[in-house]
Amino acid sequence: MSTPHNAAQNGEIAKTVLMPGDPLRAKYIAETYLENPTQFNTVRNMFGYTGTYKGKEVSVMGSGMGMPSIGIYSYELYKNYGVENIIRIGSAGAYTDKLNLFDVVLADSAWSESTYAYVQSGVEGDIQLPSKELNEVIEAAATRINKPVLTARIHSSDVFYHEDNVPGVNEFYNEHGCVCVEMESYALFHNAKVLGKQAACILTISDSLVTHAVTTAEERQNSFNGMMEVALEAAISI
Ligand SMILES: O=P(O)(O)O[C@H]1O[C@H](CO)[C@@H](O)[C@H]1O
Ligand SMILES: O=c1cc[nH]c(=O)[nH]1
Repeated sequence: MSTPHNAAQNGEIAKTVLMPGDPLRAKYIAETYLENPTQFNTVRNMFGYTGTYKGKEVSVMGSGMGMPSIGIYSYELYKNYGVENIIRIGSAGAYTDKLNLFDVVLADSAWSESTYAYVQSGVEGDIQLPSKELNEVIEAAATRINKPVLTARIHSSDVFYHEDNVPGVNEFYNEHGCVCVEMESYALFHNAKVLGKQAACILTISDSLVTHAVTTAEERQNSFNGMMEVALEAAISI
């Protein structure tokens, strides 16, 4: 029972899936943290793996970049594969100098100018919410393994490269209360809600739109270990 985008067969994907945007981050997590990982998807190089972490089954799969992409993969995971929980683990650009590179943010809401929810199911509004229950599990996991997370509102943007004549950091931070920007959570939270499932998002600050500090592409793929460990610890406690 594969889909046009996922070659997995029934039963090959765990109830909880960690979803980085980058499929190579999924590969890194599978190879670094999972016991006995098996690969269930290579279609479009959107790698997906299932293994165990501390003895409990968990999957990890790339989502691609942007809401159309995570919209497809998360919808299929929930609807076709019986997945119950998706924890996005992404990179984000800081909108405040209070956030430093490698700080970890847990989204308590995603603000967006995106039309994703409206086009998908006629839902209006610029905010989508994660699962409260999943967020509590994640916060408890972070405390247990002593990895601090900041719980805050994030911006889910449809655009990575902006011209100067459109709203920027100041408007998103001061008017909408978003501490950082990424590109998928608004759609993920919406899909979870319409399908009666759970979603959350943990982000590592990869760059700052205020100080212009940046991490390298390699660091974004391979070194966001704090966030990965919090997500794995949460996945096995759900
Ligand atoms: O690192 P990932 O999870 O891909 O997340 C962020 O990085 C990408 C942009 O560089 C977008 O997908 C954004 O949401
Ligand atoms: O969407 C994103 C992700 C990381 N950094 C950004 O500036 N934007």
